[in-house]
Amino acid sequence: MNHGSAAVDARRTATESRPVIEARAVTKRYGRQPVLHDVSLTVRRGDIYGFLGRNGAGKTTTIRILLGLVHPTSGEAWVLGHRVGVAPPSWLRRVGVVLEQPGFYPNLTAYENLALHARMLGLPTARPDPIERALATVELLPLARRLVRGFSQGERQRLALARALLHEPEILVLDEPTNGLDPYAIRDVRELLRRLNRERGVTLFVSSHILAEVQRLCTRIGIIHEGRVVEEIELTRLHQLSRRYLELEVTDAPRTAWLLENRLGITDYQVVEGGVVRIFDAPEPALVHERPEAISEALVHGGVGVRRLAYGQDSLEQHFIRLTGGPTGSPTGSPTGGMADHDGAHRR
Ligand SMILES: Nc1ncnc2c1ncn2[C@@H]1O[C@H](COP(=O)(O)OP(=O)(O)OP(=O)(O)O)[C@@H](O)[C@H]1O
Repeated sequence: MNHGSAAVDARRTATESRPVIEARAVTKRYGRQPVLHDVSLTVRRGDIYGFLGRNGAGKTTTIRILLGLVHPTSGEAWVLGHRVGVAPPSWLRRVGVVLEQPGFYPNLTAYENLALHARMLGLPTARPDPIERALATVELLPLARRLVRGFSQGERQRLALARALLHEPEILVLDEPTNGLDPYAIRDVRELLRRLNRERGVTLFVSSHILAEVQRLCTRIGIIHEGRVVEEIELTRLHQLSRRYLELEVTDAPRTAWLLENRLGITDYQVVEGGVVRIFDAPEPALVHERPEAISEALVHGGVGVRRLAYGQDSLEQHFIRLTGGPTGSPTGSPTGGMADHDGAHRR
């Protein structure tokens, strides 16, 4: 047995499970105006982290603090194990950034724009050419010699990504990367980001106000509302939240839980407030999805009154709206961004 390599593996695992981006109780005020309150978030290596919030929620401010572009009023930001604003910013070389509305020199070609940036970064002129490689990654190589002036918004966005990828960063931070793009361009950007994560192991931090977009792309989601992170959640957990369930309003929730587990072998359920129990699945799924009366009978038999029985599905949109306080404005973004509110016998 090779103890040395086991130790290295253990060390590597410990390093990899450490957050690569972290905000600890970050607060920001502009003058007297509070913008961020006690924001804490954690991004791990390999995550595609969606930072979701309505317009003005504080996404850009948080991103600027994480990148050291703005100082927090209090709290700490950490990137790749370095305290932002305290450690020398050498870690920035390991981070690629696409901020909103990226600027380019319109009268230079795509290649020339990236060449300027490469020179600023002090990238060595090497073979294979890193500029061509970055352009190829975003499928812009055929437009390399075209003036940026004539680029569509989608092409500009991909060029911004190419620029962020020039130095092959470990982390990409993107502020609303699909803003203003049509559904096809949005899909292209999404697939590109997914590929970067899967094939090159790039950790992604992506802000968005479009719920469906975040749900399609991200593995972990932080929801910010009025300057507070109201939830951080894994996508798998969100899927659970949007599952179809059988909802029962009962006279005795604790006894219902006992009967479900001990008489029916059902463990995939949730007790909600007010004597409401949601059953997601059972060892015999038909029991939940086709024969709910059998459950009701078993409960009545066990001494529990069943006041109401209905199917429901807590869509992600409902969940988000609940957390961020109502459907005013555009919480889910474009028409393509809204999620279906399914049959929803149960609505709050
Ligand atoms: N430099 C500044 N001075 C004063 N207030 C600011 C400044 N920058 C941002 N704000 C305020 O902070 C709040 C959060 O802005 P921020 O840009 O972080 O939100 P956002 O979630 O990125 O919004 P959007 O999705 O519209 O870009 C807003 O109310 C904004 O007006």
